[in-house]
Amino acid sequence: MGSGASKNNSTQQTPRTQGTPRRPQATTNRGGHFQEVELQAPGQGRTINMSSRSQQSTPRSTPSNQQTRYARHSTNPNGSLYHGQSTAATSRENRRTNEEKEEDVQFETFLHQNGREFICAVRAGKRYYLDDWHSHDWQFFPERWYSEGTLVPLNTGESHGQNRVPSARNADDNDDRVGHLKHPKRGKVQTYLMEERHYVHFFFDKYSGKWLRLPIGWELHHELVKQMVDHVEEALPKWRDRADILALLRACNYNPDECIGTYLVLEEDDWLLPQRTSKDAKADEMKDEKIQELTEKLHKLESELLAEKKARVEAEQQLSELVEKYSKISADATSAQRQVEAMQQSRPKTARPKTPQVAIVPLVSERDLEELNQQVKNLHKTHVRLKMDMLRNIGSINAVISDAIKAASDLKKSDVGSKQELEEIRSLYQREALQRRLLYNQLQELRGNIRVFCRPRRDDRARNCLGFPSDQDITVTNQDGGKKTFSFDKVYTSDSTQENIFVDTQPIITSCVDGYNVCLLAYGQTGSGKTFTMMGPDNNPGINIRAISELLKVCSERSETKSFTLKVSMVEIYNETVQDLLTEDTKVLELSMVGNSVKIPNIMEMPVKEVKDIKEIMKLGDSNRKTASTKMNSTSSRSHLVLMITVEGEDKVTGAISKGVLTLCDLAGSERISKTEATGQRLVEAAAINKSLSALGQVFLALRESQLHIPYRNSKLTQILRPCLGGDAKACLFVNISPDVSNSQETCNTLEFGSNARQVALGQAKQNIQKKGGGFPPR
Ligand SMILES: Nc1ncnc2c1ncn2[C@@H]1O[C@H](COP(=O)(O)OP(=O)(O)OP(=O)(O)O)[C@@H](O)[C@H]1O
Repeated sequence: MGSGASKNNSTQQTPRTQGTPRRPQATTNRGGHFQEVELQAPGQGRTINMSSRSQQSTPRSTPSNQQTRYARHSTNPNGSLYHGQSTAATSRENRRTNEEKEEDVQFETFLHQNGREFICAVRAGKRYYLDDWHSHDWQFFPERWYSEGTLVPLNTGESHGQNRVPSARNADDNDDRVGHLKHPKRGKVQTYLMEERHYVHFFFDKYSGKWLRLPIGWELHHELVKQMVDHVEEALPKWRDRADILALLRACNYNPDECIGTYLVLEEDDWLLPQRTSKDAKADEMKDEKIQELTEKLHKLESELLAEKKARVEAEQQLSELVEKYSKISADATSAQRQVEAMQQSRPKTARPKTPQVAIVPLVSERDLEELNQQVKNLHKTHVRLKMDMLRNIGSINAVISDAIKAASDLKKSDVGSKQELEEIRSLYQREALQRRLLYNQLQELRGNIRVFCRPRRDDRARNCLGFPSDQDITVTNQDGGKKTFSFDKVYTSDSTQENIFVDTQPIITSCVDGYNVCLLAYGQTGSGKTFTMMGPDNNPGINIRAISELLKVCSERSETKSFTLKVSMVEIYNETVQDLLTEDTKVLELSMVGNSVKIPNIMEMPVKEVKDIKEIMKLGDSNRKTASTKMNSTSSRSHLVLMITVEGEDKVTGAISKGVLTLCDLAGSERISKTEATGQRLVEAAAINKSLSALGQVFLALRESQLHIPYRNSKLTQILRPCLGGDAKACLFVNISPDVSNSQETCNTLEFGSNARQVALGQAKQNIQKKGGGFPPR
């Protein structure tokens, strides 16, 4: 360990890792005779070559001899070995041949009491020491040093006879060094108490003048040991107990690599963890016992509680049975008491039988006995009579009750009768209302009024400002509380379905098959539900799809007498230009006015034969449609969409041809420009929309006032709609409104527009039927 100490336990030597503190080394050739021994002083790296000294009669040895001999040395009380103290060894030494002795070299460490160490070598009975600190030469060992220190042989600890470890199989049972460990994971582990020679770290205690073993606590402060422990700790960061590391290092003869190797083999082993003291174990044991005791107590209490609960339920049941019995008995007792009382009251007052004067007449006379008998008989008769009376009375009460029941059922019947009457009156009223509506419709038809339907949008989050006093009236309450009422041909509530809406317009729409021109417009502010009403979502279609499907249905129903063709065109009026939505490049269309009619040359007309065709056409048109977002509705359409369905029917008998056009128009939002805060392109769009919608309003005004000039030409929209508003068509207007109070002003404007339109009388609609060979006026 100290300067010049050598390591010769080479059987357990592990390869050195970089950074491992250098340990004293002796390299030997184990194959045969001694050739060379290098001794290296730690930290100095100096090597003394003994072979070079052999010519100067310096010791030579074979390592095997060296090892064998030192294994036989006895230990002193400190655990160190004394050289030359064993007489047996000495005698054996003497038996060796001189030649052998000449060749034998024994190495030792001399620990001087002044704290210094020297390497010693014994050859041919002479001891030398290496004054490594000064001359680097082998010197004769001074005689006085025998009393000034200790000689410690450099022991290999290898292959000593005593240390030959038996194999796990042939371990000798009589050998008390053989033992076992019961490991929790590895099971039975065989052990062997091997005797090995190890370095033992001493310090010189100047007070006692002795070399004493270094305690672990001291040793951890030793520079070289500290480095070794640091090294192990660095390699095994999980292992933090330095004293523990040093303990294993000691066991591994201060070989950090072996120490690391041993630890890695047993890593994760619970036994490597710091052992608990017996005190801890006892405390844990007591804790476990306490837990066990408490758990048992808890179980006992739980079962007691359960039994108590059961007993309580049973007791409660018994109690309720007793209460029931008691109430029954007391009811019986009360009724018996009443009966007795009643009997007593109705009993004729007969003289109480006199108590026989027993004291005077000791024996009952025969007369008295007879009287008593008579009285008993009378009592019995009275009892029977009372009983009969009671039975008779019960009968009459029953009769009264059945009378009452009968009267009640009579009353019920009469109630049913009045209900029936009520039903009849109600159905009469409904019939009457229907008739009135039909007459009203006929009148409207005759007058050619534009029929106006009002549909509020469904909005669950809105602060509602609408009221529905009847199905023809609607009230709007503005933010200041002011209320306005408007009347229309039909006012729907927000809950109305697409189906409800379509049902009311269905007869007008289907009149198209008879050659009428029909027009349906949806007017209202952005986001009020115009597109929802006209087009609707795929899963809940609006008027457009339903109308075309219905036309297809009616046409097929009449196919026996007439052959029909249906054609659809779709245009968009955007910024006062008419664009064909059914052509790929959304071709711009020019309108030409021919007299009172309008012609749209080159417009695409697509034939429709089945419902699936409609959907495809709608899809194509929709994808071509320009939509842009505004502040109010991000998907708001900023153009008018006009769908024209032409139904031509040829009578199979007469050859007469009817032609009706159904125009379905989803107008652009009618809100004021200021409200949308539109700028740039959006402002231009809004201006164009405003222009066309006010042109429509002007047309309605002119028609309502029967002016001579109707300003159709003021916008593309009114030009296209001219055939529908010009006199021979049927027109319906949907005014779509928002229920939210924040839109009440826009809602009033829309309803105002609808009210004005409602007063327009277009005159009686005319059928467009041409006899065979005739022609239709241009549309
Ligand atoms: N009756 C209704 N029930 C349920 N949802 C509705 C109803 N009416 C409208 N909506 C919904 O309100 C939103 C706006 O409706 P829609 O697009 O039809 O308004 P619009 O008046 O056509 O707007 P724009 O003028 O911008 O085209 C849509 O999401 C639509 O589905």
